[in-house]
Amino acid sequence: MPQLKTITPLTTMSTLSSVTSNSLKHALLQKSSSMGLSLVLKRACSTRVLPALRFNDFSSSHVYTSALTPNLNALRSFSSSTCLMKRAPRGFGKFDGNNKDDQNSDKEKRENNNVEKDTNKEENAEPAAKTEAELSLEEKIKRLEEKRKSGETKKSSSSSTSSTSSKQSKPKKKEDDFNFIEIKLNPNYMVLSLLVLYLLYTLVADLQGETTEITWQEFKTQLLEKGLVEKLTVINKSNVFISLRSNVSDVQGFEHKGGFNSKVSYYFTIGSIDSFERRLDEVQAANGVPHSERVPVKYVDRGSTLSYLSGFLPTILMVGLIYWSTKKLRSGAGGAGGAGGIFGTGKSKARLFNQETDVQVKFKDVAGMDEAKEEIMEFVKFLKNPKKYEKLGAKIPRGAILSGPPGTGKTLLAKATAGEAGVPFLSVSGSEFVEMFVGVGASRVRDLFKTARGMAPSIIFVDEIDAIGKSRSKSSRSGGNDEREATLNQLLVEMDGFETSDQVIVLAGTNRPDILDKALMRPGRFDRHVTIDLPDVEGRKAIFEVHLANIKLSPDLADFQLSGRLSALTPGFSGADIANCCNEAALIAARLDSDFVEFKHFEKAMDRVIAGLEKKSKILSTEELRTVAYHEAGHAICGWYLKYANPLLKVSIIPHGRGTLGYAQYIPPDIFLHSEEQLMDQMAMTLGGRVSEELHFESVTSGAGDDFEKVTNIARSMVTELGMSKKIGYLNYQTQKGEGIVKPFSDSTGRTIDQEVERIIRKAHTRCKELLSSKRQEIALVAEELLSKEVIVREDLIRLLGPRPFPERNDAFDKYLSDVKVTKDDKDTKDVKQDV
Ligand SMILES: Nc1ncnc2c1ncn2[C@@H]1O[C@H](COP(=O)(O)OP(=O)(O)OP(=O)(O)O)[C@@H](O)[C@H]1O
Repeated sequence: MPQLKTITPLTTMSTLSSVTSNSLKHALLQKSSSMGLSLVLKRACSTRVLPALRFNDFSSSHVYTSALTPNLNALRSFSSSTCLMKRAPRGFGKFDGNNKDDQNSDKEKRENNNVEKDTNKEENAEPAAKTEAELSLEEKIKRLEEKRKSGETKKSSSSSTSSTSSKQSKPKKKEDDFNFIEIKLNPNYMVLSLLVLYLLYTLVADLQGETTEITWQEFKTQLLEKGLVEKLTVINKSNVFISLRSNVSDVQGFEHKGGFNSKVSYYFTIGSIDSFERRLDEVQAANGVPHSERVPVKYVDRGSTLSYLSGFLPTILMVGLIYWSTKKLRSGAGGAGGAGGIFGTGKSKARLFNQETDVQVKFKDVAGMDEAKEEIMEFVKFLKNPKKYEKLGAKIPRGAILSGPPGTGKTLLAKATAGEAGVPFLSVSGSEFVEMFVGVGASRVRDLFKTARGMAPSIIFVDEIDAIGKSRSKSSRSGGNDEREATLNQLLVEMDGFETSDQVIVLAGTNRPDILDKALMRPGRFDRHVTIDLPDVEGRKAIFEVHLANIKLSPDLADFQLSGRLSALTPGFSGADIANCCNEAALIAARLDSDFVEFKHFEKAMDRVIAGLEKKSKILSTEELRTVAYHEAGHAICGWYLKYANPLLKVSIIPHGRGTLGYAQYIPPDIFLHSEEQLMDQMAMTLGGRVSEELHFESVTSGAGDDFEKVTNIARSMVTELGMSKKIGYLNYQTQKGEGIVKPFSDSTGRTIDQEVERIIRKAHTRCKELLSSKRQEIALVAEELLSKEVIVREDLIRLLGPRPFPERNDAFDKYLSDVKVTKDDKDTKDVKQDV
């Protein structure tokens, strides 16, 4: 809609800012309605900042103002009305004065009315020059402006208000201010305006053409029988338009109400063509009109121009859209170095972290992983002092892949690298390169590197790089993905392409380094491969220390070795789990209106991180609770009395989220080599739950499904990978990861593998059954304790069963948990001396 462009804020017109927006809105809305511009003005008024108005771009309005010519007076009255309100001495929308000046308002109105009168006088004074309609818009506006000026001159001479005199003292500035009418001739707008006007015209003509309906009787008696009809046009088989003879104006006697008018076209409606033709023939025959002279009838099918055009509208829109998107795509994704693309898809979605504001992370915030930090430190040194390396001819590695399980701090390490080096950090996820449009991924890679080079020295961090960096050969086997490959190729090119002097370092994080393309990993691209494992107990302690620093701890925990104790209690936790655990503890403390975070809050938080939210609504029946208790007691007893099994840390039979009816936490030893005996013990312990059920109940339950999966996996690995089956021997029948289900062995070998797996599991089962049969009493003790307390910890087992008959293999466990105060819940606090 071209009108929308006619009012735009003009910041240079500071004078208008003195007008309160409400009064302005009011004035605009009132007056604009008379101009048919309410939409425009509402829009202008709705903008919060409305420092000024200007009617510009009359190129587009040039055409339609001619249609609005009768409204010029309204335009003028709009202007003068706003003047009345705000004492605007000149021009449309230009206001001056102060609306606080209410006392003077009547006076002002009078003055302005005088101005109006003067204006009208002057208008009348020069009729000879040109009529109002003949004036061009510019001339009208100019004239109006002159009138306003003369009005102001009069007003200022008669008025002694200071504001007026101050205006007079700065005539030059005001002259400059009058710049809010601009006339630009934009051919596009002109064509568009013409088109719109034409459409409007045809619509109006269609709808409002001056036609009058008459009856058949009137037609017959007053026109047809008098021979006044030249021809008839039947439109759309329903309306008959009458064309009268040219000399018809001389004929008197047409008595249609409203009288005869040669400018009006008359028509009547018919029921059907057949009856119309018949009756027409009958009348003419009755009047003796020979066949050759009878009134000709023409048949026309006509829809309105608008409905005719609307049929084409979807096609036009479609073609337009295709044309536009093709143009955009060509200028964007496909273009060299192109960014943008359709809807800006070719632009990299990387988030920029500014070193001064956002990247506040330093190496000290990254706990543990000292080796990884050391590897990465070299990049920082290079970015800080590149000359030192270049001088000796050394080329700095282009990038490093940080691999490891989720939440181990890969992103954090990359951020800390940027924080230490004090350079911009561009972070993007591998999946953000992937889009439904072809070529967009590659375009985004180009854009990312272009941006990074623009702000070099800088660091790019691509998280989850496996989304684009997956090995090409492997993916092509499963159908391939050209778009992803194109993105990867572009990444390879960009990494190869930039010079060491570019000082752009690429770090990438992944959980699956094994599936990455070899080309990515070769020297010259990601030269360094930094593996970040789950933290060990000391690593966890260090991470806890980082996160505990922000938490308001209870003073009782001062010499509690809190971080060490928590680290011993959280085997298998990643850095993210630890951060989450500390945060959860603080949240729990806040929920319980505690002033400090205490150890019991951490215990609850650990439960929550491990097993999910406690489900108070999930109530098990007594029988189910007994089954769960004896199941868990079976595991616990095995863990206690089997030398290589993991001793129990905590077991709970409170249902938690994630579908668990209870959970048990065991302490894994810090060992890196597993003997056959250890694996057999672990399997026996895993089967302990089911065996206990077998021994204590008539029927077994579905609760051991997860245990069987673990046992099967261990046994299968022993047979197919670890050479622990004499029948299979020293062969590796492991199914390749990421290859789908491909069995690298014959059917008969497969049968032998199955037999061996079964044999090993049976052996573990027998071992477990023998043990638990001899420990029925202990199982009952533990199970009943569990039933009464719902949660038991290691110290309870020591109390019930005595110390474990084997030395602990987990040093940290001895170090942090051997002599400490244990709290299990709010009421139950006791000192437990562990004697290992
Ligand atoms: N070593 C650590 N020291 C301190 N905090 C850590 C450490 N490792 C992880 N964290 C915490 O865990 C959060 C998540 O870590 P981060 O996002 O770096 O993990 P990630 O390895 O990149 O995970 P993903 O592979 O899922 O992307 C960090 O914001 C931080 O609070």
